[in-house]
Amino acid sequence: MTARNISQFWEWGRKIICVGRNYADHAKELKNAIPTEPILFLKPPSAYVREGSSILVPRYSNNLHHEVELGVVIGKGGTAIPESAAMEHVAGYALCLDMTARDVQDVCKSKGLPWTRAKAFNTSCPISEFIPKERIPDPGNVTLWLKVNDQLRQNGCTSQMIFSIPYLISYISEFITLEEGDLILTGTPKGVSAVQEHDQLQAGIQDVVTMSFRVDRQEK
Ligand SMILES: O=C([O-])CC(=O)C(=O)O
Ligand SMILES: [Mg+2]
Repeated sequence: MTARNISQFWEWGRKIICVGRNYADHAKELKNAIPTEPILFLKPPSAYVREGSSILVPRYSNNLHHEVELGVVIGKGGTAIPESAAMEHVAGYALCLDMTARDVQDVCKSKGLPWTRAKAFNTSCPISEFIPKERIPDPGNVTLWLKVNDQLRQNGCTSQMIFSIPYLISYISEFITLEEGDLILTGTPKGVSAVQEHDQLQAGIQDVVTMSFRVDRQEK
């Protein structure tokens, strides 16, 4: 077996665990209640898309939204990880987009159904390069931004998260064993909006990383 490198974690087929409504200003803009416990959902590893490939609007959606998020890459697995030890399990970070078919999610929400078709489709998880832990010494205080065709749409700070990264690692690992190469998407700040075919998205974590993606429509 060839040695695996965490800097290519997206090739490992590991879990993508997403946190919803972790910023009060985003919960409010979609008229959702502020959660008192983390809201979680999953994306499959087939959702990953890397720079150079396009984000595809699913055939069944006419309202695809961007959500810029800080991703936490697990470096050491564990079950029931105490909050005090949580950061020892982090290998690094990635800038991520939680692409969301908002029209499909709205229908799911109104029927009380899971969000899988709205959140887990192919290319629903664009990611940056791997960012080693040392390059973000305080992940609880970094700025995330996103532009659509050079217009700033999202600009938030991870200090606004309702549930901190250590708390999330501890909470999730209580009932889902975390493995090396898993990714946790920590939720999006306000400013989510629709993207169209041919749009150019650019996103960044302050001066640490930037990434660009083009939007295309899934072919008929
Ligand atoms: O779809 C939503 O609004 C929930 C979510 O993923 C987030 O808050 O990041
Ligand atoms: Mg999200």
